[in-house]
Amino acid sequence: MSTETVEQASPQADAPPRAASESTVASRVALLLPFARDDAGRYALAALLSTLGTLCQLGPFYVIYLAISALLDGSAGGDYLFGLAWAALALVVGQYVLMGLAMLISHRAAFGTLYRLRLRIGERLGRVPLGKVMSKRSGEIQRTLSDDVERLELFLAHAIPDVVAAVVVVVASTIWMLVVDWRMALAAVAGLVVAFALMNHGMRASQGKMGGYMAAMGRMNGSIVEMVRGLPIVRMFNRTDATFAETQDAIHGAAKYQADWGKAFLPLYTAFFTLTSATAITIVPVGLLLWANDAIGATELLFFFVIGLGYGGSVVKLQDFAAQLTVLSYGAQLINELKDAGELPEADHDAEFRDASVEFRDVTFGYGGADRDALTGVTFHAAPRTITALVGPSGAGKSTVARLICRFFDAREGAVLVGGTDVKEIPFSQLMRHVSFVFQETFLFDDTVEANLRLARPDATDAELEAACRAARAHEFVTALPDGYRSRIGQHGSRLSGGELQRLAIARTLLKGTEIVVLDEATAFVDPENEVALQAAIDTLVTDRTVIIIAHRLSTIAGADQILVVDDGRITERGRHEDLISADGLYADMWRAFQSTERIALGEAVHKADPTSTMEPT
Ligand SMILES: Nc1ncnc2c1ncn2[C@@H]1O[C@H](COP(=O)(O)OP(=O)(O)OP(=O)(O)O)[C@@H](O)[C@H]1O
Repeated sequence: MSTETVEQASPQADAPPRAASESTVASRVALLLPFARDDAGRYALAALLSTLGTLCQLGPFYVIYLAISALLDGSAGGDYLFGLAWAALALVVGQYVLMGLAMLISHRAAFGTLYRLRLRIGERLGRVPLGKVMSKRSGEIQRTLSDDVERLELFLAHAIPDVVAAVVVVVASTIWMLVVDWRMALAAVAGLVVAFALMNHGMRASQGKMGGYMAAMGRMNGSIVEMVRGLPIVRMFNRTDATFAETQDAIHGAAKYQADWGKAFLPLYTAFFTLTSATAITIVPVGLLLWANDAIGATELLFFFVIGLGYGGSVVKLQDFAAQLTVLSYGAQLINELKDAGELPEADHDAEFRDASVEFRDVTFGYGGADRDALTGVTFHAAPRTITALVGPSGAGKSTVARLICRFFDAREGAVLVGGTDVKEIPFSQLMRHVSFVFQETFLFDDTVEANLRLARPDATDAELEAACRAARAHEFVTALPDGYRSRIGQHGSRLSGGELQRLAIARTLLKGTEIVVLDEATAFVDPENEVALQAAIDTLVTDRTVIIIAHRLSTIAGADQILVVDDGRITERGRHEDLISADGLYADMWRAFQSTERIALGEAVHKADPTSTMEPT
């Protein structure tokens, strides 16, 4: 495994992409062009057709020029003018056909590119460290796959043909004008030079504001998502005003940023458009002056009036593209990051799997970007068919231990062994045949109950599904659903309670039947009935398996074969319940705290069941 792979595979890759504002127009284009590489022929053809189409667009101006000059010098006959009219019509039709073909070809190529890009990212996501996919930026991954990839269509299908055509037209017209009369040509481009100088100044000024703009937009989006997600809680505690005030503030902040930016940019932008569309400002006076001094003929003057005034439109297209570049290149950076995300190196043949043990040998691990390690020198051995409970304060490193067993990430130092073999030597699919994990946040697809269960074992019979659900105490609530096992469970299981979701996840794990289970016990369930059922499901799950459990319940902890107290990334105490109680350390403190909260919960349950009970919740 190369050092480079390790670094890429680490969550370091989660660092935000370099702000697009730091880059130049050329580097942004360079970032986008490789996306067109695999279909370069078709994009080139589209650009060629679009260029011809744009030249056809300029053609009628030239026809008018020919007609007027013929009228001026008296050589215009009826047939000649009629021929010119047909030529103008042919040019318009030609423009329509060529542009249509260019768009057709560029769109077909673009959709093919986007299709392959999404496949590649999807395939890569299947192999990158799971921890990366499940990190905080999973929303960003989703947005990149949908929005940022989609936005590339703008560049591939529209910008490539349009911009190439605009560049060709601007360059060709300028050369043509230079050949006809260099003084008039300079007059024609003078306004454009000033326009571009202004625009360049504006873009530089706005680049400095880009970071702030992105931050203001990010804050607004985050605040809105947070508000919508937390709406039930906010309403319950009557905190709507306070929460909306924060969201409103974020919206105002973003709006103000946009308004300020607009104000700063508006005069320059308006000047740019005026100058590019009003080349007459320079062409007409300079032309008339030269003509009055007999330095230019009437025909040349006419040529510049027609061609010089007509090509500003192509310049505006270039500017439009430059304006889109920031957003496009920002998305392109995110796409590249995903497309080329490092993979965890995988063994190519099944490893020896001696028993159902799990072992950590002096494991040290740190998340990229964090200033301290999440785990330091962690060593333990979980013998087959025993329960190891991980307990400790929030942020101590318990979930990190669980993640390393499932190989979401690789340890930086030391080794994680499953079945007596280093996980790095076990192909991921083999590891997953032996290890299951159940998280607090159970993920279920918006599909039927049975489809979600069969993820674990597609060939499971209906009877096996039912047996697993009975064992996980899920059968009853599943059969109470309108269509039983064929009921859809809503997005992310929204039609089920948290306890029910975790019981379904346990049923799924039972169905998979692995001998090692990593379980993050759900922390809180208000409903005591759910609590009892879930405990029974967990009891079934942990029987006769090697279980590493992030434990929050007294019964699970007290019944564990081994308790590991994790504090600040290290195992500070270990042993059975009684040993740790007599040691009177952190575990004993935590135990006393557990007991009092458990008593409160029990008191609430008894009180609900029998309001006359004297066992009051405290
Ligand atoms: N994806 C991540 N990127 C960066 N740091 C992380 C990430 N996940 C966890 N951490 C940090 O690593 C440390 C250990 O976190 P971990 O989630 O393992 O703790 P925990 O004991 O499971 O906490 P909790 O009981 O609150 O879930 C914490 O400081 C946490 O902030």
